[in-house]
Amino acid sequence: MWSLRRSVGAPRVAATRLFSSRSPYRPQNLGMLQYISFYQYTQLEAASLPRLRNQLLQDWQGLGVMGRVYIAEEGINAQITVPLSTLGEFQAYLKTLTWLDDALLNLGAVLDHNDTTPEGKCPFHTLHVRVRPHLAHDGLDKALPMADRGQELTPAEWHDQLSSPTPKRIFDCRNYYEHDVGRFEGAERIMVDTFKDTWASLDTLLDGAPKDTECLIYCTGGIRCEKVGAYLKTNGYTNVKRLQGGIVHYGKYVREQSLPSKFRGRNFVFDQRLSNDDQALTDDVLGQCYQCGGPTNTHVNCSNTLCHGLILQCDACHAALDGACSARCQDIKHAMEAMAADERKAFAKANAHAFAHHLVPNARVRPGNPQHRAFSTYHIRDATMSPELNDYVADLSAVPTSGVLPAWRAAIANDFNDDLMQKMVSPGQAKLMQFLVQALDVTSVLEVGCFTGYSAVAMASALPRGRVTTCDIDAAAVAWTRAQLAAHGIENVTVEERPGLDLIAEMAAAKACVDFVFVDGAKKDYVPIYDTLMTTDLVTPGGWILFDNTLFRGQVVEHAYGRGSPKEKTAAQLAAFNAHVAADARSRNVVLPLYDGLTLVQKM
Ligand SMILES: C[S@@+](CC[C@H](N)C(=O)[O-])C[C@H]1O[C@@H](n2cnc3c(N)ncnc32)[C@H](O)[C@@H]1O
Repeated sequence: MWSLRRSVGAPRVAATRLFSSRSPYRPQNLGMLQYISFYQYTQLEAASLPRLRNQLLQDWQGLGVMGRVYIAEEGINAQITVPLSTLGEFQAYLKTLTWLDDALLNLGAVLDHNDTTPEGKCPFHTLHVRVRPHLAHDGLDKALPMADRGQELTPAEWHDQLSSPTPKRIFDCRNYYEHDVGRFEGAERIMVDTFKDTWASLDTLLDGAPKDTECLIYCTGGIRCEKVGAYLKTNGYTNVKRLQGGIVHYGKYVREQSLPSKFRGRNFVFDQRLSNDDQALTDDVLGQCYQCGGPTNTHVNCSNTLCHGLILQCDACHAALDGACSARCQDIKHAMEAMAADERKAFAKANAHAFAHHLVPNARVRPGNPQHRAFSTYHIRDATMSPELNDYVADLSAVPTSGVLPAWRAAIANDFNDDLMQKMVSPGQAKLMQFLVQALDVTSVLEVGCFTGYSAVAMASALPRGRVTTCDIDAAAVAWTRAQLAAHGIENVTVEERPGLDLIAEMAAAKACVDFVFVDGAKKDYVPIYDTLMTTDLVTPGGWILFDNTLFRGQVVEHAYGRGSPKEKTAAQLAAFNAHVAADARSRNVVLPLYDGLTLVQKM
């Protein structure tokens, strides 16, 4: 619950004092400005957010505040500038917001509103207060319990902790483009496009680590690592420590104390200053130019306005490409500049789709460039699709089937926990597979990796005259599936308890024949399974094989170019598998960026 209570004597803010409320809010000549950032996780009432938004907008405009403020049911996050002339009033105003008690005000640089130089200019021109579903969009199905977020360390404690010789893991909870230009020594990057990708990445990095591993976590201002702290604590890690106020706070501390910074390079900030010199904690240039690989810490947005992708670019490449991220974007930029306004508008409309995947600040994946940053711009994991969107995809895909699948899924949901449910293909992917087996006129399916039979039953229910043979090495899953098949009266699915490779060899030896194989078992077996299917007659020429998880959360790209973490064994295996199939003349294949990546192979 929040309340916008003003105590007696608190400032009454005249909304028109520093600007005219009739004109658009774009104040001029505010003099010297204090850069401030703060956030707080707190419980705000959803229904009251629009009123709170209007109130803050009006009152803060009255004080000459500019910047970006997000409010959500989970709290507030603000990056703003406040004129020094009204700073006292602004701070008094914050004290009247009873729900903001714990907020830590990060006072940043003092800026001159009249300064127009790239180094000194004000990052904001107006004030936006926006109601958002989340402060930091975590993409998780359930809200994280925020009561225990790990131990908060002051910058001084953090500095000491980093100096101590005790073994520790340091996690940079920011995106790759932030990590590229500055980081604490020894910090591990959580390789993500967006915050939502953090969880899978963390799970991989901590796979097998003892639960009492000392985990030191940090981000720019502290907001993201509060959620990461809550996630780690929820997952049983007992020794979680996070940097209070983030790099911003730490930078201020080491400057004030004249200490050597343990954060090297620049702190990337999400405003017009990007990672310019204001944010440098040390002189280290850690970034590499996206084009030539030379050292640079300069982030730029591609000058092709349709692209706008974020890259690191050195001055020479910036001049050579006119600030574009590629020769193609440079051509488009020039072509658009030569167009009349109407023509340019029509061109932009017609071509915007070609850049629709430039959803986030990014550097393009460029396989020819050894310095490329590899990452996934597509949110291909089911986990990143909301349950509603997943249901929508399934509901809006119409394939005639026996209709048993929802009851089958309900039975699984009844007997297995949410984590285990994640092992199954999603309802949307099940629909795709049903569509495929019908469209490809399949009569006989082999599946490797049955688990609870969801994908097997999905295909079988779409093939009334077809048959599905599936297998698993997990005796309990096989027993459960067999019992359910009997209970549901499903007769066209057979479950074998044995490794997929053994079953394939046996079926081939018995001169059996299938026209569709779905492979969803252990990823280390993908290459031998593929090779066995190519060398035996179990699948005849023209037959189909569908491999699941072949993009593995996008991690395969890093491994394809030798830059992946050795801890990501599965991604490395899948990258090797993808390369193996692509180079093999015995089949043709297409890699589909759907769900966790699907590779459809046709035997030649
Ligand atoms: C991702 S789950 C399969 C999910 C299932 N296809 C679905 O969508 O409902 C992977 C399954 O493969 C099984 N598995 C692992 N190695 C295997 C192997 N060598 N042969 C057969 N199954 C295997 C695991 O026991 C696990 O149950």
